[in-house]
Amino acid sequence: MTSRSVEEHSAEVQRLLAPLLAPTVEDVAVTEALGRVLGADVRSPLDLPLFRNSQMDGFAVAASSLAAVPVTLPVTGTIAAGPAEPAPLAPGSAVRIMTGAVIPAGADAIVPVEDTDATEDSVTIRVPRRAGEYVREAGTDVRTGDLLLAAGTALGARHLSLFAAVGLATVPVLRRPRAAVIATGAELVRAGEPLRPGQIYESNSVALAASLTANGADVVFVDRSDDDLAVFGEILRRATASADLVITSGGVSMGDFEVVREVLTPLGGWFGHTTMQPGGPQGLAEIDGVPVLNFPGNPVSTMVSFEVFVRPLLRRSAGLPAVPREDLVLAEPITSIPGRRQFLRGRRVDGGVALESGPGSHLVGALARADVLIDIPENVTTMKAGDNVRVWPL
Ligand SMILES: Nc1nc2c(c(=O)[nH]1)N[C@H]1C(S)=C(S)[C@@H](COP(=O)(O)OP(=O)(O)OC[C@H]3O[C@@H](n4cnc5c(N)ncnc54)[C@H](O)[C@@H]3O)O[C@H]1N2
Ligand code: MOO
Repeated sequence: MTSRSVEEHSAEVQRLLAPLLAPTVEDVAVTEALGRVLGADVRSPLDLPLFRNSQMDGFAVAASSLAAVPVTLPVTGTIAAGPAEPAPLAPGSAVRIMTGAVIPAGADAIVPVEDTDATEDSVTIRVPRRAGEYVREAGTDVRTGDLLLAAGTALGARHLSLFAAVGLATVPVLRRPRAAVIATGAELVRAGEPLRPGQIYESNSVALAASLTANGADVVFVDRSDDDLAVFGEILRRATASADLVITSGGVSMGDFEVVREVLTPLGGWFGHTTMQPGGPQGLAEIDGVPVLNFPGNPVSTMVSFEVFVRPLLRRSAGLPAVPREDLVLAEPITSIPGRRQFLRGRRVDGGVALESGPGSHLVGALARADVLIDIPENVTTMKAGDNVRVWPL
C-alpha cells in the first residue's frame, strides 16, 4: 500500500479540489445573504437619507421666523411620513410635521413638539432655533456611487440592513461549494432509531455536515450506506449528481467489507496510508468530474481529516479568515510514535495546553472536550512540559 506524508496528500487534495475552489460569484437575494461573503464591491444606487426629512415630531419652520421669541405662528397643515410632495412653507408660518416626513421648501428647522404650545391652527415657540436643527439632509450618510461594502466582507445583519435601505434586492456573493456526505458501515443507526446488538449511533455524517457548513460549504446531500457495494454505488451516483464535492467516511482500510475502497478503486480512486494519526488511511477519487474524498471511519479520524485536508482550503475559497495556528507551552510531557504526524487532542489551560486523554481515534467524548489539535511532527517522539507546540484551534 502506498504511503504519503500529510503534505503530499494535502497537495493531492488541493489539486483535485482546485477547480471547485476557484472563487465564483453569484447573485442572491439580500434576505438570503446572511453569513455569505461579498464577491464584489457594492456601490450605492442612491443617496441616504433619500430626501430632506424631519428628525423629530414637531413643527417645520424657517429659523428666521424665530428671530424674536416668543413668537406665535399660524399652522398651515400636517405632513406625515409617507408619500407626500408638500407645498412650500408660506413665509412666517409653521407646518406640523412627523419624524421621517418630507420637509417643505422654505422650512429649514424643526421645533420638537415638546418645546411648543400649540392649538389646532397656531403654535407658540419660545426658544430660537438655528437653521438645520433636526433636519436630516439628503445624502449626508451615503451618496449615490459611494462604496457601500467591499468584496470580502462577511455579511451580518447590519450589512443586509444597508443593502435593503438603498433598495438592493440582490447582492453578489461568493458561491458556496455544494457538498455531499455519505457515512458507510453496516453497524450504523441514525439517532432516535432503536439499536440492535452490534449497532452504534452514526455520528460522522453529522460531524462532517456541520464542519462543511461552518466553513463555507452548502451541504445538499447527506446519506448513509451499509456495506453493500451496489447500495453504496447508487448513493454515490446520487451524491455526485447533486454536489460539487463528496466526502465519505469509513470503508477505506484493510477489513473484509471496505465498501468505499472496493467501489472506487476500479473507478480510478487512490487508496493508501498517510503518515498522519489519526486519519492514517485515506482515499480520493474523481467520479463524473466530482472530487470524492474518502476519510477513515473512526469519528476522530474523520474530523481530523477534515481539519487537516479540507478546512483550510474551503475557508480560503469561501473568503473566510484562515484559522491561525498558534504556539502554546505544553503543560505536561508527551510521547509520539516515530514517523507519525500526530494530531493529539488538547485543551487550553492557564498559559498553555494539556492533553485531553489518549490518542485513540474512537474517543469522541475527549474530542468534544478538546479545543485544539496538538500537531506533533513526524520526527518528534518525546516532548517535555514547557516545550512549545504548534496547535490548530478547533
Ligand atoms: N488491519 C488494519 N486494521 C485497521 C487499520 C489498518 O491499518 N490495518 N487502520 C485502522 C485505522 S487507523 C482506522 S482510522 C480505521 C479506518 O477504517 P475504515 O475507514 O475502514 O472505517 P470503518 O472500519 O468503517 O470504521 C472504523 C470505526 O469507526 C466507526 N465508524 C465508522 N463510521 C462511523 C460513523 N459514521 N459514525 C460513528 N462511528 C463510525 C466504526 O464503527 C468503527 O469502529 O481502520 C483501522 N483498522
Ligand atoms: O488513523 Mo486511524 O485514523 O488512527 O484511527
